[in-house]
Amino acid sequence: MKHWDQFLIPYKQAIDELKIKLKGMRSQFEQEYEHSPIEFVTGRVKPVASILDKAHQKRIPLDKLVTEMQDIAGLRMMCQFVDDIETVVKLLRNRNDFRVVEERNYISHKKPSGYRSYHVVIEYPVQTISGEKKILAEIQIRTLAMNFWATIEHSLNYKYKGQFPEEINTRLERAAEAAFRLDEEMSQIKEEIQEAQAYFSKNKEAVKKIEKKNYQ
Ligand SMILES: Nc1nc2c(ncn2[C@@H]2O[C@H](COP(=O)(O)OP(=O)(O)OP(=O)(O)O)[C@@H](O)[C@H]2O)c(=O)[nH]1
Ligand SMILES: Nc1ncnc2c1ncn2[C@@H]1O[C@H](COP(=O)(O)OP(=O)(O)OP(=O)(O)O)[C@@H](O)[C@H]1O
Repeated sequence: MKHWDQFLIPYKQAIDELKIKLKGMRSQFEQEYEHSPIEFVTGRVKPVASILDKAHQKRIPLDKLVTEMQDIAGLRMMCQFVDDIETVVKLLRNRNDFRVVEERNYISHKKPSGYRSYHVVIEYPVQTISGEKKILAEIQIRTLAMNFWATIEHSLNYKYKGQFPEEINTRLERAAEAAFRLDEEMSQIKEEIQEAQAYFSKNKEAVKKIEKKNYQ
């Protein structure tokens, strides 16, 4: 087995386990309440080329990756509303299957790029055949609007390598402002949206029951 495959085994396992756990939080909310603060969850192990690039840029020696690179295992939790983010962060702090080691609030302090998101770095114990290995994982918690903006900006960044032409830069700034206003507008009508969603999901259940009955 190649060195990198072996190094990444606990990170892959952590992502698989954490995706199940965080998606489980969403299912539990859906069962017990009408609204879940978690819309969807994604996760990835950082590509090796990206690990090497970042190690080079940040001057992290390769034998210090485990303690100094926080996002080799990365997860994202998407929320509908800005105040769902705090609910999710509190739930993460209260869990006892991992330990929160750092929090970065890029919502109250957005980045100069316009990036908004809440980052929680956790220390997660992975059980391996050679014993327990503690790894770091970064959980990004953001609204759908924040995620839309960050995804687009990330692709453009990839294309232009951070050197955006003036027009793209201006448009990205305007888009960041529009995403911020969208979040604000949606928060203002949160109750109406949730009532409509609860009505929709109840009706969906009723339709499912009728369909099931007709099918039997
Ligand atoms: N699209 C986008 N994503 C960002 C931006 N800033 C941070 N991120 C995301 O957040 C991750 C970690 O960011 P930070 O909390 O700033 O971590 P850091 O170690 O201080 O800085 P990085 O070198 O960017 O990892 C990045 O790997 C990206 O996934 C941004 O300006 N645009
Ligand atoms: N915490 C995360 N959860 C889920 N997906 C992520 C997370 N962080 C990054 N990704 C996604 O993983 C892919 C590869 O990301 P990569 O690590 O190369 O970029 P990055 O996040 O910009 O990292 P860097 O800090 O090195 O610039 C991208 O599509 C990115 O959006």
